Amino acid sequence: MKFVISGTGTDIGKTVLAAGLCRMLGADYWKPLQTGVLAATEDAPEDAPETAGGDAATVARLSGARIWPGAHVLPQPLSPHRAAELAGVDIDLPRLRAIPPSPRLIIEGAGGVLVPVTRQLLFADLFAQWGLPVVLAATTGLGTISHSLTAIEALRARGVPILGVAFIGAEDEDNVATIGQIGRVRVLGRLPRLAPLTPESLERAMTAHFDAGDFE
Ligand SMILES: Nc1ncnc2c1ncn2[C@@H]1O[C@H](COP(=O)(O)OP(=O)(O)OP(=O)(O)O)[C@@H](O)[C@H]1O
Ligand SMILES: C[C@H](N)[C@H](N)CCCCCC(=O)O
Ligand SMILES: [Mg+2]
Repeated sequence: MKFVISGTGTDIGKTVLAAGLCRMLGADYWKPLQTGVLAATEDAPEDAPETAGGDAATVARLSGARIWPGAHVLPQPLSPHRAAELAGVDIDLPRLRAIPPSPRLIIEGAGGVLVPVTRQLLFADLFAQWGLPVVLAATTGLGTISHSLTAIEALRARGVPILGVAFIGAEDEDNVATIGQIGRVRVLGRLPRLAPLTPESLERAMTAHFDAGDFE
C-alpha cells in the first residue's frame, strides 16, 4: 500500500490527516520536500522551534510512524522551487524520484497539487512519474468546491489516479456530496478539527470517520 497525500492548498491539514492514516494503516511516512524549517544542525538548540522538524516531526509525534528522510529541508516558508533558489540549492530530482522501499508508505507533498518542485516540474507531474494514487485532502467550508474540482482536474489531466477526497473541517454535507458527485471521486471521510489534538484524539477521530479498507 503506497499513496500520496496532496491537497487543495497549504495549511489545510494534510499532515495531521497523514499522521492519522499512518497510525490507522500502520504505514511509514515520507515528506520529500519540507520548506519553512531549518535543517537540524549541530549548533541549533534542540528545542528551537525553527528546527522543530516540520511535518515529519508532527507525524512522528502524532502517530509514532517510521519516518523516511526527505530529500530537502529548506528554511524559507515558500514554494519549494523558490525556497531552493533562495537557499542556493539544486533540487535533487533523482533523489525525489526514488521512493523509499517501504511496503506501506504515505507520501506528503507540499501545499497543493500544482506547487512547483522546480520551475519545470510541478508536484502533480512528480505524482504521475511516481505512478502512485493520490488522496486529495480538502477543507469543507466555502471555497472548497472550486478548489477541489480544480485539483481533481489537474490530477486527471496528468493521468494521476485519485483514491478519493478526504475532508478536514466542520460538517458540510452538501459541499462534500457535491464534490464527490461532480468530481466523480470517492468521499473517503471527514476529519473534524480536534481540540485538543493528541495521538489519542486523532486515533479516535480516524476510527470514527474513516474506513481503513478504503485505502488498501
Ligand atoms: N484535524 C485537525 N484538528 C486540529 N488542528 C488541525 C487539524 N488539521 C490541521 N490542524 C492544524 O492546522 C495547522 C495546519 O495543519 P497541517 O500542518 O496539517 O497543514 P498542511 O496542509 O499539512 O500544510 P503544508 O502545506 O504546510 O504541509 C497546524 O497547526 C495543525 O496542527
Ligand atoms: C510553507 C508552507 N507551509 C508549505 N510547506 C509550502 C506551500 C507552498 C505553496 C505555494 C503556492 O501554492 O503558492
Ligand atoms: Mg503538511
